[in-house]
Order: sequence, then C-alpha cells, then structure tokens
Amino acid sequence: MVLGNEVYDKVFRSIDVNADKFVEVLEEAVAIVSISAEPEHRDDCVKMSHWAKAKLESIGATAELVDAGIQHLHDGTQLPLPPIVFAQLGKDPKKKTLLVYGHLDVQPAKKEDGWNTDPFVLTEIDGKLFGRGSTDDKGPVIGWIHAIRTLQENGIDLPINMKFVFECMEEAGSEGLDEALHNRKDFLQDVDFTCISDNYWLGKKKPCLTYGLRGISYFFVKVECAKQDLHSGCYGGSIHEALPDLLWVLSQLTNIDGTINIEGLNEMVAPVTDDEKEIYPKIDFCIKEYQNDLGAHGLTRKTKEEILMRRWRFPSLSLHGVEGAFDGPGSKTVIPAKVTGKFSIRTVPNMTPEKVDEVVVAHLNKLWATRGSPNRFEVIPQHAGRVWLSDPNHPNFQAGAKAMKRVFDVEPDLTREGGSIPVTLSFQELTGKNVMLLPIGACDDMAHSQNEKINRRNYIEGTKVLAAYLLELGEFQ
Ligand SMILES: NCC(=O)N[C@@H](Cc1c[nH]cn1)C(=O)O
Ligand SMILES: [Zn+2]
Ligand SMILES: [Zn+2]
Repeated sequence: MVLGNEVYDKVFRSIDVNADKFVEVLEEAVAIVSISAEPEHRDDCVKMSHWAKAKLESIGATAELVDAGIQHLHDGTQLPLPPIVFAQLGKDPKKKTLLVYGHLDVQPAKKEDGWNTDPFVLTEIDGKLFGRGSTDDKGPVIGWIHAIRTLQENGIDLPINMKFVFECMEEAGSEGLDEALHNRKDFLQDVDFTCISDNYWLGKKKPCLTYGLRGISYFFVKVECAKQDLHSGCYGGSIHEALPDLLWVLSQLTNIDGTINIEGLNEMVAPVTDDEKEIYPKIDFCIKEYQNDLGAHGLTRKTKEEILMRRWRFPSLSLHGVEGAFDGPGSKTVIPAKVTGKFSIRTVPNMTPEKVDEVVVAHLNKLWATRGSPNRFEVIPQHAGRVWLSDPNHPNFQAGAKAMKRVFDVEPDLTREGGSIPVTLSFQELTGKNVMLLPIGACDDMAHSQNEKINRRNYIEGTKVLAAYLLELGEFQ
C-alpha cells in the first residue's frame, strides 16, 4: 500500500512536538554508566539491558533477557556477561520482518580525560547533546523506539513485523552474542531485512547509507622483567627493563605512512578493482575539512580517494596503550616489572581473524628473538570481529534512501566505514538476507573520544528517518 505524503508529514510533525521528551529519555539512558570494558560497571550493563527491555515492552513488544554466558578475563577472573535483549513486535504472516540490532554499552569515559561536561549527564550546548553513548549507540537505539511509538500514537499500523537484538558488550567485542544467536536460530529464521544504526555520516550535512565495515583483531603483548616494580636509582642499569623491550617491538609495527610492517599481513588484502576505483571520486568528502575537524597535524595520504581507501578498504594498526606503565601526573621513578601493550588491527577483505592471529603472533615472536633480551615475552590474541560487505542495490537500501530523501531532500551517499560491528556479518549469514547500516549521527560526533555528542537535529531528524524507513519498507511487500 502506497502511503500519501500527508502520512509522513503527520509523523514528522509529531516527532517535532515530542522532541524535548525524546531528549529526556536519552538523558535517562546516558546516566546509566554501562561501560562494558570495566568489570566494576557490569551491574550497570545489566541495568541497561533491563531498561531497554522495559522500553520495548512499553511499545507493545514481547521482550526477553537472554543469558549470554560467562566472561573469562585475562587475569583469570570470571564474570557473568550482561543479558542480551531479544524482542518481537508483530507476528502477521502477511508482513515481512525487519530485524533491528543496536548496543546499549559504551566506551569508558572520565571527566578528567578532558571532557568539558560530566560524560554521564546529558548536557545540551548550542544544539549539541553531549554525553557518553549519545551517538554510540544509545541515541540511535532510542530513536527506533520513538519512531515506532510515534507511528502508534498517530494510529498508523506498522507495515512490517519487527524483531530486536540489543546487546551490552559490543564495545568489548560482543562476547557471548554469536553463541546466543546460534542457540536461537529460530528467532532469526523469518527475518527478511536487517537494519543497524550504529555508525556515522561521512560529513556533517549529507546523510549516507553504509554497505561495508572493517573487521578488528585485538592483541595484548606482555613483557615481564622482574617479580615487582623496582627503584630506578637502586636497580637501573643492572637489569633489562620491560618497557623499552615492549616499546621497541610496538614501534616497529607500522611505518610513518600508516602501512603495516607485519610479514604476511598485506598479502591477504584483496586487490583494488577498476569498478571500485570509480566509486571514490563521486563521494562527497573534503580532506581539508576532515583534517581541520580532527585538529590533525597531517594526513597519511594527499587525495580524497586515497584517504577514503585508507579508512575503508586497507588495514590499519593502532596502538591503544600500555597497562602497568606509569601514566599519572608528576614524576615517579619506578621501573615497571610487567607491562602489557595493547593494539588492534582493522581488517579488510580477504583477511580472516584466524589467519591474522597466526601471522601476527609469528611475526612478533620472530622480531622478539632478534632483541636479545632475557625477559618473558608473550603475544595474546584477544577478541576479533569479521569484515562485512553488503549489496547496496537491494530494496532494503532503496527504502533507506527514500526515507532519507523524505527527511533531508537529498539522495544519500553510499559509504563503507573503517569501524567494526562484530555481529553484522553473523546477521547476514544467519538470516541469509540483506543487512544495511543506516547512520543518524554526524562525522564529528566523536564517538569513543572526549565530548561525544549527537546534534539535537541529527537525533530528531534521525528519528524521522527511522520512522519513514519503516513505512517505506512496508511498500516492498
Ligand atoms: N559503533 C561501532 C563501534 O564503535 N564498534 C567498535 C567495536 C569494537 C570492537 N572491539 C572493541 N570495540 C569499534 O571499535 O569499531
Ligand atoms: Zn557503536
Ligand atoms: Zn563504539
């Protein structure tokens, strides 16, 4: 059934009228400190799953909390994983079924990291809603709930059945999720399309739809030189220190231009095809503005095409930190006894987590053998997420594009993204159906960083896009 413009206008007006209420709900969610990487916040993650279940029930969905099993931390402790929210709204056999995935956990954040406001108090300044999780991914998750509520309040029948999977461990590698989905294959059986709103526009003004993500393989590198930390005056010069050993290894993994120096890794990368080369010049992206927005002192490549390819279709290696090394203010004179370097590799077709682990461990051990240090050295692969590519010509993407055109009066760009959402490929494989990423946040939202925000405009217009997408999807019955 083709709906008239007046239906969409009514929905959009209603979302505008309720905008302040929608911001209040986001404020409630941001206040729950659901940091999945910090065990002391595990109860908050559980609370967040319960919160989302109640919200889904409030729109009439049947929701359950599915046990995700036990997490085994690298220090030997075991911790129950937060439950995953599975929910269903509508079971009409004449309608198609859309699966929506989102995550309720957030990256760590402390005011003293350099935030201008308390990260867990949603604060509006000049139309920007600052708070951890505002854009990644609490804002978009809540957007779905408000989009559906608005259709219901305006007496508009949902033209599709909906299923939801909301997890609380995405930022820590989605532990437990793949297993829970495999155990509940029946839940995914009748899914016709999947949509995920958990990424960002390429710029600040023009919307996009996303058909590719890089994967991620995370590693710890441990070096141990003594049984406890040592006074550098008493012992310095007499022992082989762990931190220089570690830094020596880590500093050799990348070149100044960002390419990776790990034997066997670049050989796995799928060659760039001629068809692919044609895509990049058409994309709306300005590298000057990109560099300015980041306040970056330089970029690894000179052209827009090369920079987009570095972000989307070539691997990158990032060093994240060193556990055990002194990092406080002031000048402590200690030799750390045990240090653990942390790095990750963003992976691309045709890299697989198994092969990446194999070449990384082999390369680092070989490098270490040339160091000549008596210290203990160990490379420990951590979580991994697989690369994902989808078909952007599918009706799912057409419905997304129509929805964006209705709200922003522009055809969205088709993009890939450098980040990772580990479960995306699993949904594509388990349902055998199309998966689309439909971002609502802007490129400068600073997810994972200090002062994460979502613009009020993106949050509210994004809710309209989600509502319009549900209606447009109904046209493909
Ligand atoms: N919005 C998606 C996102 O931020 N994904 C994370 C996933 C991840 C994997 N390991 C830790 N986090 C990302 O960093 O890309
Ligand atoms: Zn996210
Ligand atoms: Zn994230």
